[in-house]
Amino acid sequence: MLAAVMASDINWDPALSRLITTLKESDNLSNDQEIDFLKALLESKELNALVNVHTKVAKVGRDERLAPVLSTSSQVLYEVLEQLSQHCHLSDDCKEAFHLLQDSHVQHLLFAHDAIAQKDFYPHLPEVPIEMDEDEETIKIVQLVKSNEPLGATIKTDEETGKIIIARIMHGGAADRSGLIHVGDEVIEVNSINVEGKTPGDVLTILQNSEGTITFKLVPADTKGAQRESKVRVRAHFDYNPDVDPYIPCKEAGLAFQRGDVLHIVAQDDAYWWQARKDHERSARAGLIPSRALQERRILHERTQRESNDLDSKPGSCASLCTTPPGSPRLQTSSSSSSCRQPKTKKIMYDLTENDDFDRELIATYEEVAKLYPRPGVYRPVVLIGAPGVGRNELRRRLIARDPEKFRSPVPYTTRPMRTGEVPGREYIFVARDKMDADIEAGKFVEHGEYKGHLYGTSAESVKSIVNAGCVCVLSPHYQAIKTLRTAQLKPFLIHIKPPELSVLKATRTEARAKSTFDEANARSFTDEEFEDMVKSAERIDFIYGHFFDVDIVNGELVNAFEQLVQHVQRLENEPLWAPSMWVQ
Ligand SMILES: Nc1ncnc2c1ncn2[C@@H]1O[C@H](COP(=O)(O)OP(=O)(O)OP(=O)(O)O)[C@@H](O)[C@H]1O
Repeated sequence: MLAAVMASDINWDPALSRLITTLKESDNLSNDQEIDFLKALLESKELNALVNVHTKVAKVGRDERLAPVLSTSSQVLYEVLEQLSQHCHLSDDCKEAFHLLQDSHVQHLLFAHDAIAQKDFYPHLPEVPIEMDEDEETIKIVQLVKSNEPLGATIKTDEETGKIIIARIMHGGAADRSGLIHVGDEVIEVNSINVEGKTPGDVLTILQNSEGTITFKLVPADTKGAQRESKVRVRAHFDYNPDVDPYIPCKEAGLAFQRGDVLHIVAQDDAYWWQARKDHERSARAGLIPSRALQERRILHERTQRESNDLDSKPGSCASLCTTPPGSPRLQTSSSSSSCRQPKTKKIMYDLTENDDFDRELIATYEEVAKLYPRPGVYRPVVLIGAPGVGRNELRRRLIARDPEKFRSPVPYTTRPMRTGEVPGREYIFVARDKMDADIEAGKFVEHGEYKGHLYGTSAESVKSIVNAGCVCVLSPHYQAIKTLRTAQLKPFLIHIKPPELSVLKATRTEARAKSTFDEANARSFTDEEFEDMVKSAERIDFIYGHFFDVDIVNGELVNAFEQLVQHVQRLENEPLWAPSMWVQ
């Protein structure tokens, strides 16, 4: 009798009891050692306890009141931190909440919550080495209720077998949330219609014509495609519109974005199509975007095509000048070009043989980013970049005048002789030519140039000493300095000071009786040509370096532009902001 064998003080699982009874009945059929082993295992208290736990957990899991409200609570945490950080100065409660939520225990608790909510707890068991009958297939029937929301899955024809299979499951979409459909599952029937020999387009038509509950008959894939969302965030360096992309496997599944958008990459398992959502749209279904590799190939392909077109249409023209897309400002390296003119009165001149084309040659696709939290008393340098004459020095001067104790600019180095009335270290730090040449060679200057035979420059060390003194270092270098400034050591906040449209540019400068920075004596107004050059130059800077800027400020009305600058500087001090992930480690 079963009760005689099994301990009576234990609450035996009914399914286990049934199994043991069945085994006992088969006793007379076989005395196999394996059956004895199985019996001992099934009668063990440990297994029974485990099964009981499983039954209880499964019962709790079915209770809808306990379903997770969302599976991305750690993302919410970051957003709350972001909000709180802006108000820390307002109340001690805010400050306390901010510090509490930064605690690694709280953060790991939420990570664990998300892992459970995303069902990332199933054990990954090795394949059972059972010889299966080749013809035997497990079929699963999946029923989903059709709503306005897309299914969030794409299908394709398997190249080898010609069968319709699930190609992708979009993270957070209806199919993903159901947990019933996986990548690689073979579709046999949709609403009792056999899809054998049909194209993905045919299947789509069946789905579109279906109402209410849709029933799929599927052969499960060997491996489950469900994967935990990655935490990678990238800043896009190009615009993307799936509607005009001829290569995307499913336009409806695409995600449109613009240069500068921060994207949460939730899956990178496909070599060509990543799944992503805009960072602030955390509950949205993920969409398809080109992977880095695909986008790089595409850019290279477009360049090659343009180059060959240009060579075809203009025999003898230089291929390296054809790297800009049609309609983009043409990069010029000739010093006689009006749009490349450098200010005549500037102390720091740049070597124009250093070709801007080179910078754009780098293929800008995605840059991995992470939130850089402000550190009390340590401020990131504020760097104002812009077309010559646009007003970056004016804005820098105003910021320093607002609080000279807090905002400071480094004293430049020069090899020119000191003039009467000058004090070493006040106007300039005077150094010997040999020394400055060697330091430039050693990469110690964030910017440098030559004017009338003398070197001028700003050293990285001066920037660092301002930062270490707890001040905000404000710089307004030539735009080519971006390359040397944008490092993990300096972590600059780059602002593009842009001119407003031409008519506003002329009107504001004329009204303010602004003096042209192209005039050696700084005595006359800007000419129309100089205004036009400013606009063209700004477009060129945007084209070459646009993806590096944290923000843009249009310098139309000076008061407004300055107000924006002050606001950005305040955000920099109080808010976590996206920065290259390398800077955050
Ligand atoms: N928004 C504005 N409205 C009116 N005048 C302005 C505005 N911004 C700047 N200016 C004036 O334009 C002139 C040039 O500005 P500024 O010296 O700041 O240019 P810059 O960008 O530093 O150029 P450069 O690199 O050639 O020195 C100055 O006389 C300045 O007062």
